[in-house]
Amino acid sequence: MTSNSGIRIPSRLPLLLTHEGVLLPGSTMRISVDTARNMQLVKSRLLKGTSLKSTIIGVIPNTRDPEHDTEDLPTLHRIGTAGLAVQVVGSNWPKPHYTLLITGLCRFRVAQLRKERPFPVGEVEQLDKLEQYASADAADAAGADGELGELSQRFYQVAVQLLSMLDMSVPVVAKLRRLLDSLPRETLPDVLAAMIRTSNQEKLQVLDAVGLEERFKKTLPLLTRQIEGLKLLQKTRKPRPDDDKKVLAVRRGGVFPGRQFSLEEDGEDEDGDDMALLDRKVRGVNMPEPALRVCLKELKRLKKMPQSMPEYALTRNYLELMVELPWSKSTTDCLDIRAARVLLDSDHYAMEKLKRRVLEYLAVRQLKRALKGPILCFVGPPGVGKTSVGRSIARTLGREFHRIALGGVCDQSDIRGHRRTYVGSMPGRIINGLKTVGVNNPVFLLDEVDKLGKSLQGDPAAALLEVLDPEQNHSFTDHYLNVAFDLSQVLFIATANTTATIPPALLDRMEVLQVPGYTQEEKVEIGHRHLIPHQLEQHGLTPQQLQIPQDTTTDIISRYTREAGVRSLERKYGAICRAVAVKVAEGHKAAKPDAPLPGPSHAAGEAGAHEQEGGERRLWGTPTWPCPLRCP
Ligand SMILES: Nc1ncnc2c1ncn2[C@@H]1O[C@H](COP(=O)(O)OP(=O)(O)OP(=O)(O)O)[C@@H](O)[C@H]1O
Repeated sequence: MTSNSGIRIPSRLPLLLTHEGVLLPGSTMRISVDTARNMQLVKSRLLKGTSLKSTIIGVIPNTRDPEHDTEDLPTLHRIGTAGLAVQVVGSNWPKPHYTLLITGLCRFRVAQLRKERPFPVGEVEQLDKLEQYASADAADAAGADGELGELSQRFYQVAVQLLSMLDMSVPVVAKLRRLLDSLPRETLPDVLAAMIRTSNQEKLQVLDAVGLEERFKKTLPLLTRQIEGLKLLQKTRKPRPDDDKKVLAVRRGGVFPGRQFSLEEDGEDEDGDDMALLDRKVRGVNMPEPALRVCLKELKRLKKMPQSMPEYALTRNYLELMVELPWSKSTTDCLDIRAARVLLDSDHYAMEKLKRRVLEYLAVRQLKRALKGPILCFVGPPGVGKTSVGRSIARTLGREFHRIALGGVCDQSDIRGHRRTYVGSMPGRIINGLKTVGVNNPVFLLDEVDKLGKSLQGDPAAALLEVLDPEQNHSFTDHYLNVAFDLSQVLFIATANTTATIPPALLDRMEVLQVPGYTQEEKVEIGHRHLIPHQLEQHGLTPQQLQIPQDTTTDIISRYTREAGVRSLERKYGAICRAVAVKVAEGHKAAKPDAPLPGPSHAAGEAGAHEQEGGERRLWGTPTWPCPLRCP
């Protein structure tokens, strides 16, 4: 299809050889120019020229491997596209180069190379007609009878199908959709081949297809391939048919028939509609009306917010916390006083007064379930079992146990949380604890209330007043949540070493139970009933592998520990177990551990009876050891 009518391109064209792709007539391409040859062409032709003619250049795909391209002119591809340089932008960074915006006009064939330096100029033969598409000549193609007519009609239909599948929000797609009917059909193969996903090799084949029939035939399979690819993509993204119904049902406040939504459904949301999932969770956790209202309001804001906004993450975290809190989840109390007595006795030796009071408390709770207070506070020296009694109470009641260490806390937001306007805000320890245990009626052990501090950030003891007051704590408001959470079901137990440093207002809200230190006999009993079996188990030993006689314990207590509680005694047992574990692991039949017993002896008068080595006393193999320990 040669041309001898319509607008003609100059018969001599400067030739721009490019590696960057194939410019097809009817499409626009950005070409970066940095080789000496091409730079010279831009400078002396495009930048210096003043006529329209001077802005037309020939663009020829450079088929030589870019890695091995040299200054010598490569063998020119026989066909190129005459293009109009619409824009030229120069830059010196990172190296001097120009960026050209070129619109393809028509095909040409290089008839003869006129000069090679500083840039090639060729005598060209125009192959496509220009600007006469709407004329009778072009209409011939569209309306042509026979094979070409059919081919062009089929091509048009496939193009319509393809454009209907593409995203209309992309400007070029929308424009092409508008112009499709008015564009001459012979231009469609070039325009569409430039637009769809094709390799440079395929584009080169389209460029080389000078005959219209051949061009239709070359481009049609490319279009069909693109349509198939799009179909496949749509199929893999296809939502499940009942999904929309589900989301709608929930958004309207209803529940999808036949099933309740639970938090465990996370994994099922294959389509990533996590907003709908969050919505479901918010409605499904049965939170009180005011909290639900706040959550729905936040959810509404979240849906309108772009994900890139910093507030998006904050709001999302807030909502995630709200749905995780145990608003209505609780465990059932098992209130059997006899069982409780047995359990307390089996867990702890002695402590009669304390155990009696705990049993009284549990008995009243059995008779009156909604018991408000009192808050028990165990006060005593370290290691007398205050914390472990708290744990036993939780076990007897069948409740979750959570310990909140208050030692050194001097910021009231530790208890009450930070307001959400604060950067890095988070809820306080009470709300965090509830989230951890996942029920609203756990046993909270407020450990070391006597060691609360005070600072410029407020008085944490003051924040605890609201938490511990049974008259107020049904509407405890954490600053982060900003809605009330009912703490009245939580059983608070506090521990302290002394009442002297507990703020009076706080002390006034608690019932103090003194836990005195143990006598030597009690310690021996505790040691043998509880501590030794526990340590043996911790170190993987059996009672047959290590037996510690009572006299030995008495000796350890009087010579190696000086304490009201039994923590040091437990540590000494631990040291013995470790030393025996080494011997057992070495396969000794009857061995005595070599490890020295850490810590000084308090019975200075009897110190001579013990070996002294490196300033440490040996427990094992001493002549005066009252009753040698037995190990295999
Ligand atoms: N009467 C007891 N019967 C059995 N074990 C006990 C008894 N008293 C203390 N223990 C044991 O002593 C260890 C220390 O107890 P715990 O941590 O409860 O002490 P505490 O009074 O809370 O100390 P602190 O004030 O330092 O926190 C635990 O392993 C505990 O089981």
